[in-house]
Amino acid sequence: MDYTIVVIAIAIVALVAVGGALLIVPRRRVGKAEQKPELDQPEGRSGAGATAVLEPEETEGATAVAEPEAPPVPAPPPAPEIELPPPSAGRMVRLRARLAKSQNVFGRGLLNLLASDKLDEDTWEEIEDTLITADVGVTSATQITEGLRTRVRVLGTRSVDEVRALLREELLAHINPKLDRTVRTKGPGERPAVIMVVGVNGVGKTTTAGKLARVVIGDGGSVVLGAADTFRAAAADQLQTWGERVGATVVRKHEGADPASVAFDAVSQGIEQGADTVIIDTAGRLHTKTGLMDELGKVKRVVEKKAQVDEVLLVLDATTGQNGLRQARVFAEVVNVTGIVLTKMDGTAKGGIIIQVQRELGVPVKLVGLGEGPDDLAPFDPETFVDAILETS
Ligand SMILES: Nc1nc2c(ncn2[C@@H]2O[C@H](COP(=O)(O)OP(=O)(O)OP(=O)(O)O)[C@@H](O)[C@H]2O)c(=O)[nH]1
Repeated sequence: MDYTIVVIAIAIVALVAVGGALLIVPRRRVGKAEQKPELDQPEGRSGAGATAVLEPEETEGATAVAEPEAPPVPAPPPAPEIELPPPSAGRMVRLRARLAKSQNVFGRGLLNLLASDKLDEDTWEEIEDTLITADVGVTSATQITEGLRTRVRVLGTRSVDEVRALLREELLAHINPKLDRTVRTKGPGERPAVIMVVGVNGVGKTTTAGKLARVVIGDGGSVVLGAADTFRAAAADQLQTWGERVGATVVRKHEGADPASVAFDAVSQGIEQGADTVIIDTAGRLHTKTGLMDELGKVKRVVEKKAQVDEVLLVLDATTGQNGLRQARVFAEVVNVTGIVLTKMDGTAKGGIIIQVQRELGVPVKLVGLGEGPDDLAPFDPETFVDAILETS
């Protein structure tokens, strides 16, 4: 009997143990299932765990797709090719044909009049008018006409060659070949020469700054360009392109930055890197806007805290005639203009402006622009200029 009771007790204990085990296992399974959504939740900031969980599911697909599509390593952009521009010497002779073409009406008109059978009062008046039309200016036109008249009278005969020689001499005398037209591209001692390029809008300042950099580099110098035209971002871009082509350093800042600070930094950079020339392009400004003209004066003063400004080149558009002259007078008052650049001489027969502007300002024309090409800026040579005017073929 006792033995039976013991067996029954053992059986009950065994049943209870098996039942408990069955109950616990499903509960654990439920526990894991409950945890899974937690792991699938979107990755938080500390989502290392989440990433680790998502990885096995996504990695397979991602690896399969990513491998063949691995982005090709982009080839480094080709280094811009640095050009070596031609030297300045002989440029005007090279561009003489262009000058002869644009000044043809002026020169041929004068020669035809001087070679006419009867040199009466009317013809002399016509000669004077032709000179005035070519922007020589009234005073110079009268003087040139009177000079010719006297010499023709004294000479008596008038062959075509004689007439041409007389006219050549008169024009040359008024252009004054003795004026110093050197553009100072080398500073004294160690420091670079500092050149400011100024003028009204659209006359060709930025283009001139870029072309001048090519002239200096073509002659063996090194250049820093300062993009102090901060009104137009495009002007700085334009200058940068000019600089990159010839390996000149370009100093620029954001649009609207203080132009004086850009100019100052450009000069500092020029000194630091031992450049020969610093060329500062300034924003176009109407000579009638006092505030803007004052700003130009400030740019110059600020630069001069660092180094003396060796050249202030006033850029004038040769096609604008008298208006260009008015601009020149105001600019000369605000900044000490040391040289004139006459641009777009290829597009006008009014080459006489050279005589007038020099006479009015007492400042020499140092450079002439004869086209839109990068090397179409030439040191002005009076003799080549007059010969081009009087070329008849
Ligand atoms: N035909 C000809 N065009 C020229 C000459 N010089 C400059 N130009 C053109 O004149 C236009 C104006 O030149 P820019 O250098 O932008 O003038 P800018 O004075 O800097 O202009 P702003 O910054 O707006 O004041 C450009 O289309 C130049 O290519 C030249 O000697 N001959």
